[in-house]
Amino acid sequence: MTISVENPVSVHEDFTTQTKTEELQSDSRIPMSTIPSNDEVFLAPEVNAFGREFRNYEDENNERQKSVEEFYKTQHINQTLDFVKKMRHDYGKLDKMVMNIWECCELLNEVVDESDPDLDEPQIQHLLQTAEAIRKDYPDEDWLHLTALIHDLGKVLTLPQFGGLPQWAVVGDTFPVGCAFDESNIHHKYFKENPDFNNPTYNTKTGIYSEGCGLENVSMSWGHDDYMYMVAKENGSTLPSPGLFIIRYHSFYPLHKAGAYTHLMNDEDKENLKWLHVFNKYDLYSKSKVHVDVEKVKPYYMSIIKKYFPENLKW
Ligand SMILES: O[C@H]1[C@H](O)[C@@H](O)[C@H](O)[C@@H](O)[C@H]1O
Ligand SMILES: [Fe+2]
Ligand SMILES: [Fe+2]
Repeated sequence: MTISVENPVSVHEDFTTQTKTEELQSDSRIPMSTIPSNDEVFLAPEVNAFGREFRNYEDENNERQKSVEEFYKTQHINQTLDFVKKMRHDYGKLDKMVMNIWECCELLNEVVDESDPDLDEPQIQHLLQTAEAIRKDYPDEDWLHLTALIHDLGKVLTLPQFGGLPQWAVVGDTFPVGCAFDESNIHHKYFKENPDFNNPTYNTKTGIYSEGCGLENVSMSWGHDDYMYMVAKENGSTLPSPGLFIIRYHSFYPLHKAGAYTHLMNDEDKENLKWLHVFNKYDLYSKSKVHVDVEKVKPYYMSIIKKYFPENLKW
């Protein structure tokens, strides 16, 4: 299958200030009659569901601020290269469960993400909100709708059936291990207590890697991204490369938001990153208290799951 990835970002340069409608309106070549009305496009809100700025990790007035910071402290101390290797090895066996994608979506009803200052809704709502938002603006890219639907399914790792991992080993932003922790990581100060921080093999800019080696060869902190990537890949999903890349790196904010660690990317990563930039707008700004009617949208998602995944998957 061929997907056009030619500069998907060029029409979406500044996600926070420009909506798709405004972009279209400013393009004089498009007749007004073909411009969709506002409910057909996704309008990114300026504030989150609590009336606050998105991704503000320093907001003293946010009652979730303290617990989110505590979360990052534990995450930064414990995510070492050794830990990541062990997790990839253990979970790479995919011997926890056999189930289909939709069953996994339903399991997420039980999961609330402690690292997220912008959302305290069950994760199944976040999946559907993201997918429905991206579907409005990219109606023909069904692979992108499905990518959105499944991107956070790896959060099932917190459930007892999956070993009940602590939240710090499942959620939150991700970062490479085995090289220096970039300053752009939120609450960077807590890395000082990570055993890898003072290891001279691991604490240089490239560490154990080399320039342009490709993210594929970089060990990322362990969590829901890498796990879901493994599940999709090992079960033979036919999702295109940008879809798998989005699943694997959507929490890598130091790269896709701050532009850090780009020296580790290869050419394919650079192409795929364009789609991750597109995706991030919907992942972040669709978080809302307004619930999607699960039963109403289920038939559509079932049809695209069938297109890109086998009926049953090993988890
Ligand atoms: O708190 C959030 C949440 O855990 C998301 O699922 C993850 O993708 C983000 O990177 C993180 O900031
Ligand atoms: Fe995520
Ligand atoms: Fe998400």
